[in-house]
Parts: sequence; C-alpha cells; structure tokens
Amino acid sequence: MSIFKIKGGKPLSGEIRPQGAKNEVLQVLCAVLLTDEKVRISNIPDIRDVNRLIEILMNLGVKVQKNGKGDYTFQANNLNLDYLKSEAFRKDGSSLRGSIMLMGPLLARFGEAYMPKPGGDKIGRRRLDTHFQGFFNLGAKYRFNPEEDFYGAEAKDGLTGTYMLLEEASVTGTANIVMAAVLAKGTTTIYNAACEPYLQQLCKMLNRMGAKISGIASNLLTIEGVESLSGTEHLVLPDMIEIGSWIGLAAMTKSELTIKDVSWENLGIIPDIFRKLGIKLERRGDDIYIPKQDNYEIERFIDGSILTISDAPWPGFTPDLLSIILVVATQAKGSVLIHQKMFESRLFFVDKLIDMGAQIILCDPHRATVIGLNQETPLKASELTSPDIRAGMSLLIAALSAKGTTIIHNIDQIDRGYENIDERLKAIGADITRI
Ligand SMILES: CC(=O)N[C@H]1[C@@H](OP(=O)(O)OP(=O)(O)OC[C@H]2O[C@@H](n3ccc(=O)[nH]c3=O)[C@H](O)[C@@H]2O)O[C@H](CO)[C@@H](O)[C@@H]1O
Ligand SMILES: C=C(OP(=O)(O)O)C(=O)O
Repeated sequence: MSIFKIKGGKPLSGEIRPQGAKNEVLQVLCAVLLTDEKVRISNIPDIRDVNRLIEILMNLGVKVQKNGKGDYTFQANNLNLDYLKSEAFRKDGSSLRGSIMLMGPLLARFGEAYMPKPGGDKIGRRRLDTHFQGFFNLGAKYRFNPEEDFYGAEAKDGLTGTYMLLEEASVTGTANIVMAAVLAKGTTTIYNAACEPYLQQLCKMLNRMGAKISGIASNLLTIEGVESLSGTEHLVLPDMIEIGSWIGLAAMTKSELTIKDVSWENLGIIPDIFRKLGIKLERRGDDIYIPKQDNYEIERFIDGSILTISDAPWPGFTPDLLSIILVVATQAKGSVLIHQKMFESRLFFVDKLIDMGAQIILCDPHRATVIGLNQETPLKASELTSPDIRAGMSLLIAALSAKGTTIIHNIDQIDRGYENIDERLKAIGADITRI
C-alpha cells in the first residue's frame, strides 16, 4: 500500500480547482438505474469510491461510455439482476458506503433490491434504519438471511406513496427513499428529509428526468409518483468538503490560495465557520481568495465564553469538515471546543496530532478542546496512519505545516475522496511524494 512522504513547513501559493462532489456523484450515479434511457453526467471526480461504484454499475449491466475527463454517459436498459445476489457483488458492494443507494432505484424499477453491509469510513456506528423504514413505509418487505449476509427489500407488486416522518435526516437514507418514491403509485411526503446540496442536486436531476418532486432544499419533500423516467444531462457541483479542506490548508500553512469556481451559493455556512477561526477569506466572483496570514485568532461567543463548533444536518455545519476545523484550530490563537455530534469515533485521530505537539484534550469520544499554538510552535513531523478519509486529509494538512518530514500510511483512505491529491498539491508548491 502506498504512503505519502511530506516535507512540511513550506508556504504554498496559486490556484486550485475543486473536484466534483463525491457525495453527490454517489447519489446521481445510482439514479441512472431509474431509466432505460441515456444519462450523461459530467464533473465526475476520478476517486476510488466513485470508480468502484461505476464498476458496480457496469457489472450490473449498465452501459458506460466515457466521453472525456469526468464526463460519462450511462444507460441501464439491459440489466443483469443476478449479479445482485452474487459473491462478486457481496465484495464490491461492501467496499463503499454509497453503494447502499443502489437499493432505492432497484426497488422502484424492479421490485427487488439486495445489498451487502456497505463499507465507508469506520467512524462509529452507521445505522441503516432510516433507509429500510422508508422502504417499508412505501410497502416493501424486508428480507435478511444471516447466512446470506445480504440485506434485501422486495416489493413485487410495486411501491405505494405515503406520508413519512423520518427519525433522523439521513443523507443517503433520504436519497434512497426519494429514488424509491419517484416511481411509486401516488404521492409520498417525506418530513425531516435531509436537504444537503447533494440531495438538492439529485432531486433537480430527477425532475429533469420527469419526476415530480417539490420542496427541494427544504426538509419537507413531496413526490408525486410517475410511470417512468427519461434520460437527462447533469453537471455535478464542486465538492464543498474539498473546498473547506483547501481553506484549512491555506490558513495552516500560511499560504495565499485562490480556490476557483466554488459555487458560493451552495456552500451554506462553511465560509462563516472558517471565519470564526479568524481565517480571512474573500469572495471574488465565484472564487474564494485566501490571503497569506501569519496568524488567525478564534472568535469567542458574544458573552465572552469559548467558541464551540459542532455538526448538524444541513443547513448546519457538515460533520465531514469538523476534522479539518480541528486541525486548523491547533495553530490558531485561542481555544475552541469541537463537538462531533453525529459520529462517535471520528475524533480519535487527535492522538496523532497530540504526538505532533498539538494542544488538545479529548474530553470524550464526541468532544475535543483545542488550545491553539498561534503559529509560534510548529507541529513536529511524525509517522502516521490515516484512519478515515477526513482525518487523513487533516493529517496531511498537519504534515504540510509541520517542521520536518512526515510519513502517512494508509493513504488509500485519502484517495477514496480526494482526486490526484499529491499532484495537485505539488502544483501549488508542496513537497509531497507518493511512494
Ligand atoms: C456517501 C455519503 O453521502 N456519506 C455522507 C452521508 O453519510 P450517511 O448518509 O451514511 O450518514 P447519515 O446522514 O445517515 O448519518 C450520519 C450519522 O449521523 C447521525 N445523525 C444523522 C442525522 C441526524 O439528524 N442526526 C444524527 O445523529 C446518524 O445516526 C449517523 O450516525 O452523510 C453523513 C452526514 O452528513 C456524512 O458524514 C457522509 O460523508
Ligand atoms: C464519511 C465520509 O464518507 P462515507 O460516507 O463514504 O464513508 C466522508 O465523505 O467524509
């Protein structure tokens, strides 16, 4: 398995263009199964999770044509559903989280869907109840035989729309239920739906295919079922998690960076949260400009108490950027409490930052207090292993700011979500080698 060798402490400069959004692509790729017509999707990032999902679609019989970089046409007009019960699918499907979203479209179009336990980051318990509850509400029956190790949902007589109040605003769960409901008989109403830009994009694409979804961008979606869907073209948004990662990188390494074409209107609260850490960033057209800053000071709450940054379903702050916020805070002036509410094992990587000299108290699995070093003492180089995708990127940012040479193992975890990261970092001046 490859490793990264990083010589840190060099300021970076220049322009960087975000890749297409991983978590949106995983949704819209699954949606190609809802029609037998062609669906063209562009700005698809060349990352491990996405490539695996495309391979699964191909194994399922979807015709895949590459039109150019990140630009593909898919056609699901002759599928091999036997693959869903095969040993090969058991292995392929369990390699990424996003594959769970194959179920909604398959159930809607073919009345059956099977799924091995999906993969994704090991960041705590990741339940699938919302997905299945949604399918049951639409009339599907559960099928699980422990010896098969597959989850299954069947609806041989089709799905029927209904009202449902989700227990939690699950991102992939909402996507799955929406994709199941678009072809159901009658009207489905989903309250407490997730509404991340990923979902807004999915719903807009489905409407272009002929679906009737209203309430997009809110937590109350109404879906009038239709008989069938047609083909469409879809452009994937820039990856807001990558954009946040570049903001953090610029601040931590005292670099001047311009992040190109970020789609500001889809970034929600993300720029403001980085500003709370004292990071200056400017809107220039649709770009983000981050000037070189020798230090940045964390704000306090209005009553003078220590700032807390926590995650919440959209339009709250995404949990996928908390690890980046945490690492950037280690070199800020001041203190902050990071509260990761959703995932229970996502903060354990702070041990590695503590080894590098960061001042952090892990209060419990969900909360860490960071006392910033104000760029007075750089982090020390170290030998590290990346535990998950975002912690991996955080460690990479730490390494790029640290004094000396850091080795990061298990960089597959970073490649899962960040396209060609080493070459793109080199282009802005980083000293990083893939070995
Ligand atoms: C492939 C993909 O798109 N993955 C994203 C998706 O995962 P995924 O869709 O798997 O995550 P969910 O939204 O289902 O939930 C994530 C976790 O948060 C908890 N939870 C969720 C909603 C809520 O209102 N309260 C709550 O506590 C869940 O119990 C679960 O432990 O959304 C997560 C939450 O933004 C992101 O971290 C993942 O990157
Ligand atoms: C947790 C993440 O991904 P996944 O849901 O695919 O594990 C992430 O993108 O930060």
